[in-house]
Amino acid sequence: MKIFTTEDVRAIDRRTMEVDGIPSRELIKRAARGMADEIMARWRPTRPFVFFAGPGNNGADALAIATIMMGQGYRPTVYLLNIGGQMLSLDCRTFRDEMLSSGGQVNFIEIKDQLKLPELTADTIVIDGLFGTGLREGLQGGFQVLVRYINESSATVVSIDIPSGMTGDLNPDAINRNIVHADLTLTVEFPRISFFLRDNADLVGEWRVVKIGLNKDIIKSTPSSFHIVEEAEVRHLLKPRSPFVSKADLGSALLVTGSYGMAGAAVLSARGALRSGVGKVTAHSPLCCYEIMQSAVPEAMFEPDEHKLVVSGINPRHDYSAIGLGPGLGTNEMTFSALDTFLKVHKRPVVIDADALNCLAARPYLLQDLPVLSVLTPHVGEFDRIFGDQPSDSVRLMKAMEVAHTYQVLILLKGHYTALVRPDSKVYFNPTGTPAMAKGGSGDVLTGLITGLMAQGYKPEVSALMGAYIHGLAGEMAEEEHGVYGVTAGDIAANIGKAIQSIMKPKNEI
Ligand SMILES: NC(=O)C1=CN([C@@H]2O[C@H](COP(=O)(O)OP(=O)(O)OC[C@H]3O[C@@H](n4cnc5c(N)ncnc54)[C@H](O)[C@@H]3O)[C@@H](O)[C@H]2O)[C@@H](O)CC1
Ligand SMILES: [K+]
Repeated sequence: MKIFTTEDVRAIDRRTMEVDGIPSRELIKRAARGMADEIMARWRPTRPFVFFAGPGNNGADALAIATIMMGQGYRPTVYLLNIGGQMLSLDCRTFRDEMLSSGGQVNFIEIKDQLKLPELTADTIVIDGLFGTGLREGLQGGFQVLVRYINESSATVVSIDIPSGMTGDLNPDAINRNIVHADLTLTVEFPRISFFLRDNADLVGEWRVVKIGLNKDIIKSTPSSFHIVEEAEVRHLLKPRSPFVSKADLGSALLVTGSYGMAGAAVLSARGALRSGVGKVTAHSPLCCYEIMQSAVPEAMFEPDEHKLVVSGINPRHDYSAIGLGPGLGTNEMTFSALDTFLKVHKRPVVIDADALNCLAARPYLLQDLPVLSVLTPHVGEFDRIFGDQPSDSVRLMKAMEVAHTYQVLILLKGHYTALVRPDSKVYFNPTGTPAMAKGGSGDVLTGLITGLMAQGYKPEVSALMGAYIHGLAGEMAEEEHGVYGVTAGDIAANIGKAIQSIMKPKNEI
């Protein structure tokens, strides 16, 4: 599913009104209906509600919501910003008047004076309809004072469309103190790009999308660089199995992995690969991993390195259909030199994780040698070690878009919403996963899984996208069995097969 920049959302709004002949106030009514339902489903009329409405259509949304709730027995207190001489938008005036004629009362906050602000208690539900997509720059002066007052209160805060002061886009300059910190954000039609960045998690809180029926053809024809991966998309990509298939048709994956004390990474990456559906899995590891691998994952073959404790040379003995490098390799100079030599001669896309990423950080000239369309799977720390410290998630994602293009590689930036960044600068946010997966070894499983998918002939960008989705879903399934504290990386690997099956054959399908 595509998601859009603020500018695009505004354009889709505008074009829907033109093409479908829907007046702006009708769209606001639809938004208000959906949002009022969400709010009333959560809180009873006995709770004190304080609405802050701004001068634009975000304020109009808030006023329309308050009017609907009044009709259902709620008694909201409504404050409208009175910005010296500045006009309210036409819709803001319309919904203010509608509220007044329904018997409501509007209080004013003079933003230029010493602010007189209402008491907000722990019981209060604040509805933040100050600013939405019409915000031009960061909030200042009296607006800042109001926002900080809301943030410092112990009230529960619901933001309309986006937390006031925030943009929906990648925004390197955002100052969080000047943005409302919402517990719940009710956003119109699409989640915004900024919702998928960890930095903004405390600003957005839980988010829900309220549909207002924007024109589907206009949405379809509006290009976007940003997407959320959906299950139907992954289902469509997964190839069905022919009854006549043999293991020779299903590829052969090589994992360069493990060192003394980190044989577990070799085990876990091999398990991830084995559950991917690949025909054969081989581990290239130092001799010290031999017995461990043969007993822990007997299904995988073992290609011993000449060195006992670390990988010292990567000369694959067979023509493997995909190679993944990194889990548990350690940072020994011998291993880095082996990776260095290998990356200079190997020309097919590879998967690069963990210590292979650390090798890129130590020897940045290797970035130029990476096979085109290789998949790099860094978490935030690994990314910054290679590409320099990034001040925020917005800047990091922008940097990932830049380097994916420069080096023509795929970057799978791991986090709560893992982002796949492609060389064409398209970004795919992955929605699956759970905090239960924040464990050592889960990345090793992902590397094995992606390598296994690539070995079966899935393109690198497809393998990375499907791998992240399946891995997250397997983690969710593991959490059902073991709980958020108890999941291990091995549990994630063990659930990969079930996750793939549930994507291919959803329960509600006959
Ligand atoms: N058709 C529509 O117009 C729809 C509008 N919707 C709502 O309307 C919102 C957008 O409405 P608007 O375009 O009126 O914009 P906003 O209501 O977000 O803000 C516009 C107002 O804020 C002022 N402003 C902008 N930046 C400021 C700053 N830094 N400091 C102080 N004042 C500032 C502007 O002068 C203007 O008065 C959406 O976020 C959404 O909530 C939705 O209900 C869907 C349909
Ligand atoms: K808002």
